Amino acid sequence: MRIATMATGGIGGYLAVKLGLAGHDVACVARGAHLQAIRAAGLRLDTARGPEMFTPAIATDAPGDIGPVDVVIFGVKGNGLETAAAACRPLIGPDTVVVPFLNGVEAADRLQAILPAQNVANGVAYVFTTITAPGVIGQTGKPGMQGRFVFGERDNAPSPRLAALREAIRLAGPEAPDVTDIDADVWTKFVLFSAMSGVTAGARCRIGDIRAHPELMALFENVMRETEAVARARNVVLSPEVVDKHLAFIATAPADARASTSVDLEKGAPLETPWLNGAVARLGAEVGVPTPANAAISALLAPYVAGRAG
Ligand SMILES: NC(=O)C1=CN([C@@H]2O[C@H](COP(=O)(O)OP(=O)(O)OC[C@H]3O[C@@H](n4cnc5c(N)ncnc54)[C@H](OP(=O)(O)O)[C@@H]3O)[C@@H](O)[C@H]2O)C=CC1
Ligand SMILES: CC(C)(CO)C(=O)C(=O)O
Repeated sequence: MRIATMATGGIGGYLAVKLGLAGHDVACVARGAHLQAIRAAGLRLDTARGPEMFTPAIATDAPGDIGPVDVVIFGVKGNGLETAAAACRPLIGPDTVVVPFLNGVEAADRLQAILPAQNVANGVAYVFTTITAPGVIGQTGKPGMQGRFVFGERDNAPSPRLAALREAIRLAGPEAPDVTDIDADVWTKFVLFSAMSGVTAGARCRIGDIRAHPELMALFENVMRETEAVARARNVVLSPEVVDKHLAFIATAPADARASTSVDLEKGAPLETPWLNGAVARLGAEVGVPTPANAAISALLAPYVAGRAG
């Protein structure tokens, strides 16, 4: 399978190494010092079991060097989506599928405003990876822990091209479950992530702090319930127990866990909040669902969205 990663950070870099080592033809789009390091020494994935090395045949900041591929693994931060999508055009042939793994629920719509609808799928990722040094992706988690990648066509139609990607990912090691309703899957993570992102960044804290402070736990649950209400008002079919399942997960999650938004805030990197708590407030307003907790978090983080340590 011919695959391009647009781009090759936490998500793209992880899947590039896994799929490249499984024998697929993976080309990597990257830029700056990260690109130079990949060209010089390949891409390294650091896991709790040790490093995995993959050297792509093509690593470039010009997707035209790659040309049309079967699959584009689309993983950039929310603020880079439009530029990266436009840059993707040379990767797209008639049957190419672009699979976004951004947090939030708007990536596929935003992609479809730039790329042909027939080329855009939808997806959601469960993994904890980041660029730890130029050319290096670090994965946090227990030894042997694999990422989980959930994706489907936007209309949930059976899809040979996504079945092939699913099989490729499974054989490479990560999980890629069958999907019947991709919107439900994307929103299910969003219910949890709106709270995890908003509260760990907004309160500059970890999951252990949230568990230790009933008022933070109440805020966490409120944020989830608002996001759930917005999803239901938009006709997304969520499990009736979605919030309870997420609360059960939070009850046993590692005390030092936090969302990438909190890490970005600490580093002074741009925040994805406009597409997270900001999106809950915006999408809620469209359907008349009040979202005061999400709106307040979005306002509190607004000074940091463009990138300012806090
Ligand atoms: N990593 C994770 O564990 C998870 C991430 N997600 C979500 O996935 C999305 C991607 O996250 P992640 O992979 O961690 O992000 P990263 O910041 O690690 O990777 C994105 C990479 O894309 C590069 N980039 C952006 N635009 C371009 C461009 N036009 N041309 C070339 N390179 C470009 C960035 O370069 P530069 O640094 O120069 O901007 C960066 O290296 C986010 O929405 C995130 O919330 C979801 C689940 C888990
Ligand atoms: C919570 C986590 C690690 C789950 O994959 C995530 O999506 C993020 O922090 O960006």
